[in-house]
Amino acid sequence: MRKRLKQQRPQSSIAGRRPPRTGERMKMKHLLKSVRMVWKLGKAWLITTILFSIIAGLIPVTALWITKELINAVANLIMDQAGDYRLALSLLLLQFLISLFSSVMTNWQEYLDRKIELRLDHDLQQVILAKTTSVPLAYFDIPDFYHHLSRVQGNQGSRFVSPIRNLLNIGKSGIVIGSFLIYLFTVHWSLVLLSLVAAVPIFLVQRKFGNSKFRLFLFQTPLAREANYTSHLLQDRNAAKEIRLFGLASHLAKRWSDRFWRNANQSLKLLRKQQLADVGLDGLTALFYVGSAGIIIWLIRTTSVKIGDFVAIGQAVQGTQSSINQISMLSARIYEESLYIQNFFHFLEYENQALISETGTQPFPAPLKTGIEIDAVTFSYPGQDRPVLQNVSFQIRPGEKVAIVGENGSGKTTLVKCLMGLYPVTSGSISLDGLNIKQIDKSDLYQHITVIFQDYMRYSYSAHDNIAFGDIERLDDHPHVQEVAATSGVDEFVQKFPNGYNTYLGRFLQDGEDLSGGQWQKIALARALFRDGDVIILDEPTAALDPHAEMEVFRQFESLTRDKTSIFISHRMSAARMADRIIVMKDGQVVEIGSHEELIALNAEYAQMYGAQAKWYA
Ligand SMILES: Nc1ncnc2c1ncn2[C@@H]1O[C@H](COP(=O)(O)OP(=O)(O)OP(=O)(O)O)[C@@H](O)[C@H]1O
Repeated sequence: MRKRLKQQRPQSSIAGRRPPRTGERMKMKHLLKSVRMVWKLGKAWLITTILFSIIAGLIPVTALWITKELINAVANLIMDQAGDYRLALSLLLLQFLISLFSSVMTNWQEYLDRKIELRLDHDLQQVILAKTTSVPLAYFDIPDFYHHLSRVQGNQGSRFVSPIRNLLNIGKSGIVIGSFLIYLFTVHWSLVLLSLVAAVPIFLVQRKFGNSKFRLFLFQTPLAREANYTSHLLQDRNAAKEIRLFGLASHLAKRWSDRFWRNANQSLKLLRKQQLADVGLDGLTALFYVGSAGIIIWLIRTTSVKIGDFVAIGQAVQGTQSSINQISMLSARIYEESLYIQNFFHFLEYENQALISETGTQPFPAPLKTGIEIDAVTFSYPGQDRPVLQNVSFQIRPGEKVAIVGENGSGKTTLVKCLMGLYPVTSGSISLDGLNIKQIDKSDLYQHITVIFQDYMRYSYSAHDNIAFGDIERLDDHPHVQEVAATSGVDEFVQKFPNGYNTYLGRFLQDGEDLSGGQWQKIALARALFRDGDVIILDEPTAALDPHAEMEVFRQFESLTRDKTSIFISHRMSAARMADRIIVMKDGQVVEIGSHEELIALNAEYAQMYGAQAKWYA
């Protein structure tokens, strides 16, 4: 198994210590994919943004021309009191209108940006959720999968919109530069050359740091996840009790702080380097500006330049330089953003061949005629050599009640997971009426086999929802909810709540009702019964119940599942003896099978466990 997993590694190596060199072509491909997604969602946004960018690109040169004319007109007025006041006032009005128009355009654009970002946030999150809920369960045993998942959390909308906005901003800056350069060229060609040369080092430095930041982000993910997990523990309601009782708070806080600072220090180190480079670049830009100013002064000495023209030339040089800086910065940012977008698509494409279970197309053979056959099943968890199940074989007849017993870690729950097709078996086979479960359509399989695991979910929703989630197709079937609630002992306590079945359980979402462990277990039982499957599997269904409730549940369970095949895992031998047959597991193997009487007569593993428990009651 290990060998196979090692071979798979390149597919998911992005989470490794040394991230792969990401090809330019791949980045481009993913960037184009993101543009197509945005285009599909927001054609109007894209067209408006392109239009606004063109207009915004022409505004600076227009404003420059107005400023130049205005200064010249005012200078005329100063020198000649009888000058044209109306021209100066009209130019002033034009200047006012332009700044008002720019403000309207900027704010409108911001609103449109936010709108498309929210739509993308919603739709991309949907895509992420679809992926996380459809991957094989085994992926949740691989930390690498969580690393991928955590990297695509949050702000997807702005990450997708940003490169397009930045691309259009580059176009806008291009128009600004083009118009300024034409103006500067009419003054002197050297101003054009100087403005262009200044941009090269900025572009290279920005690009270098964009890449470094992304690589650091990949490298930091595992530590960041540990820090988040630890801080979540410190704020979690369920963890609060143990953390206080075991005095874990300061240790966990230290652990969180350590992970936090290890990552933070790496980020600061990179930031220091970047700031240093930025200072160098600022010096270089200032130097280029001084050079340009020198040329302007020289021009004033040799040609006749008006005061308005002087100001306009200065502004055009500065404007060109800052627009070129802007373009370098924006293209570096697009490069950085394309790496993040690539992350998103890597997550969607994430696959681990070793863990992909075949999904069948056959319907569940209901009702079962010959039963369930588990034949020489061996299984190891992903990435582990040790088999948890070894050569397990037995059959269950239709309608039979089977109990699986065995010490902790003997593989009982794992066997159920394999039986449900949640994990593909390493070797051997599991079949229903002779049909391998690999060939059965997963959703049909889940429709007919109901399982309540030991670590069943406690949904912080209403009591009704907690039961009806057993069969989402019948979510609104309240009479059926009440029916199973009555038989599983839930009705008894839910009726006492002020809002009855609409009462929220737990206090996470609303000021609901807290339930005891046993009450939660009854809710889980009701959920299993609500589904009305052909096979019911209960993993320790009565562990949290008091003896009276336990007997009650088993009596009801027996009558409710009379025509069904049922398997229950239990550590209570008193419960196990009610089964038609008992399967005893030890170290991942089946060591005994038989009825209670047969196994007692065998006087081996089961008899010992039974005797040990009976001794306590004697
Ligand atoms: N997701 C997992 N990844 C790796 N190993 C696992 C995983 N789940 C369980 N195991 C291991 O498999 C073995 C069997 O576990 P399993 O939960 O099947 O035992 P069990 O008989 O149901 O135990 P218990 O009676 O305590 O519930 C244990 O050694 C456990 O550590």
